[in-house]
Amino acid sequence: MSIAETQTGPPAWRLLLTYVRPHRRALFAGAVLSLVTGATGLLLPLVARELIDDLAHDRAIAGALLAMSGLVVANAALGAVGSYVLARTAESVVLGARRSLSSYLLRLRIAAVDRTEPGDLMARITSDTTLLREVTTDSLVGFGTGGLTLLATVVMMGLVDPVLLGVTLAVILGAGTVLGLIVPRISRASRQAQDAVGVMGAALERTLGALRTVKASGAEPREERTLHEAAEESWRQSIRAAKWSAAAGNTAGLAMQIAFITVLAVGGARVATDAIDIGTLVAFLLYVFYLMSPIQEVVGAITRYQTGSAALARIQEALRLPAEPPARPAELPAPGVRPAALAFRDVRFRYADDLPYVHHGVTFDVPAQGMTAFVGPSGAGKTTVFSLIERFYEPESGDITLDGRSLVDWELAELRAAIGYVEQDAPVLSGSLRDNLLLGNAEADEDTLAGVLKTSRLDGLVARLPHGLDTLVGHRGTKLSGGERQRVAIARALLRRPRLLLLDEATSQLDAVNEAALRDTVADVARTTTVLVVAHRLSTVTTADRIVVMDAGRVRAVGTHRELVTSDPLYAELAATQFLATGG
Ligand SMILES: Nc1ncnc2c1ncn2[C@@H]1O[C@H](COP(=O)(O)OP(=O)(O)OP(=O)(O)O)[C@@H](O)[C@H]1O
Repeated sequence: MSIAETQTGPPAWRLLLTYVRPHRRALFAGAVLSLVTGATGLLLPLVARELIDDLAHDRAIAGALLAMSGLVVANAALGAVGSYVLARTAESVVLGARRSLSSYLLRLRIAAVDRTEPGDLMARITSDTTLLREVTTDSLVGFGTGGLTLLATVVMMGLVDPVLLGVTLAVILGAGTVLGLIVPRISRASRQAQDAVGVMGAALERTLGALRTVKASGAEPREERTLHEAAEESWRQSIRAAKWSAAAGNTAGLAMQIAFITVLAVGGARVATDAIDIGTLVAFLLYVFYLMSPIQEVVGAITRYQTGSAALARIQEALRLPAEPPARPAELPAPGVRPAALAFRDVRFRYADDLPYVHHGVTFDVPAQGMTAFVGPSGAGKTTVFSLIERFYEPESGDITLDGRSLVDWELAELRAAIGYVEQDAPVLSGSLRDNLLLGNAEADEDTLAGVLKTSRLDGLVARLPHGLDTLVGHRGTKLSGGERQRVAIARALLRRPRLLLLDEATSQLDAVNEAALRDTVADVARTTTVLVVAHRLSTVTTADRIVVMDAGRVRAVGTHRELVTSDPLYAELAATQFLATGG
């Protein structure tokens, strides 16, 4: 299932209001300022009429000139303040959307992340939220203030001459009908343009995430093509949206020109028949002129709203992905706290309804303390055991207990605080070595840190590095060797003082010295905590207190290395081939 296929939600304008509600006061202030700016503009024609009247009757025009100058200055000053307040509010709306979206994405269930492209999610946080800026000020406020100014101008026109108003409205109605046909096309094209930006984000993430492999495979031209195709699709759709937006803007402009000419013709005839005087016609024409700006504003608001609502829909789709409930961070276990006991009872699990079962009734017990190794052929479901313990996924049936308490009865944060997890590919995040080590326990003091660096054999590396712990490790830790990354991941997990340590052993080799050191470290840790290892080395299984042999989603034997070598043919074969092959 792609993210775009999730069910539809409330209409865009309702969503927009939820983002705007926290800033309603500032938005209201900005709207009032815009209105007052509009009102100062509206008074100008009336003063102009006075001025013409004064001239016609040989009266002094200084007063009218002064009033006009005052209105022009007030118009400019209020307009500037109003624009600033609105732009600031729009930025605050974007900030709010980015904060809520990024918080939500951090809580996404792993199963939901499996189904989405991180690059697309990134585009939703960066590019789509940016589009909210326009929709807030230009669209919402533009629609409100433009609409009100439009209404006020129409009322004033009605007061000046209802006949000419009728002529103007007839022209505007015709333009409105044309606009009604154009607007949905802008909406569709905008949505497709933003989707293409998402596709491009996903393609970029895929390429940059494996740039070494792409280069080594000579796949640059193909990756380039994919990126260019996505960029071109976004361009094509944006051009389509721009074409329809331009058509909408020009329709409004054209309508105003037609109105101007028609009013001039009809008004001229009315002046000729003495139905109105020349001052009234000039005032009315000035109003037609003033109508231009709010009409452009409303049409612009409607067209931009189409782009904004497309972005809002994409943001909302991300916010509908399944997520874990919000939780406060839990305390890490106190030093010396007792190790955890774990049990799987007839656990059945598959990654999705349309995928085969990975666990077909897995049952085993792990008592508190000591080391338990999981072995089995590739794809047997060993790593999945760890994913279920961390509750990255929920089993379909059966029960998993920690300290006799079902995992579902644990607060998620409390459960994870009890566990240290070292993934097979030992991810290291960009930033400093210290940032990476303290990721799971930001409060660890320098002594504890030094102790863990020693046990994980990182002290030598830190001493060698020019900036020690503050050395930057590069994107995904590319400045570290594979073995160093593994040791960083182990040190990070140990700093959490876990009651249960999950160690997915890397299949790649460490050098003999470091491997022996790490084995001693893990054996040491197993004396005070419960350690589960997905084992790929003979040296690991021979030191384990018990070994769980898994095959095709089932536990087929449990015992020590000595027992299993004689009692379980699969284990004997693995011990003789796979483990030895990986350097045990
Ligand atoms: N996120 C996922 N979505 C769908 N299927 C998955 C996912 N992760 C693993 N699988 C599938 O589940 C099965 C078990 O995977 P698992 O990683 O638990 O095996 P493993 O025993 O740890 O293998 P290895 O020793 O090769 O690491 C595999 O067939 C794998 O393709």
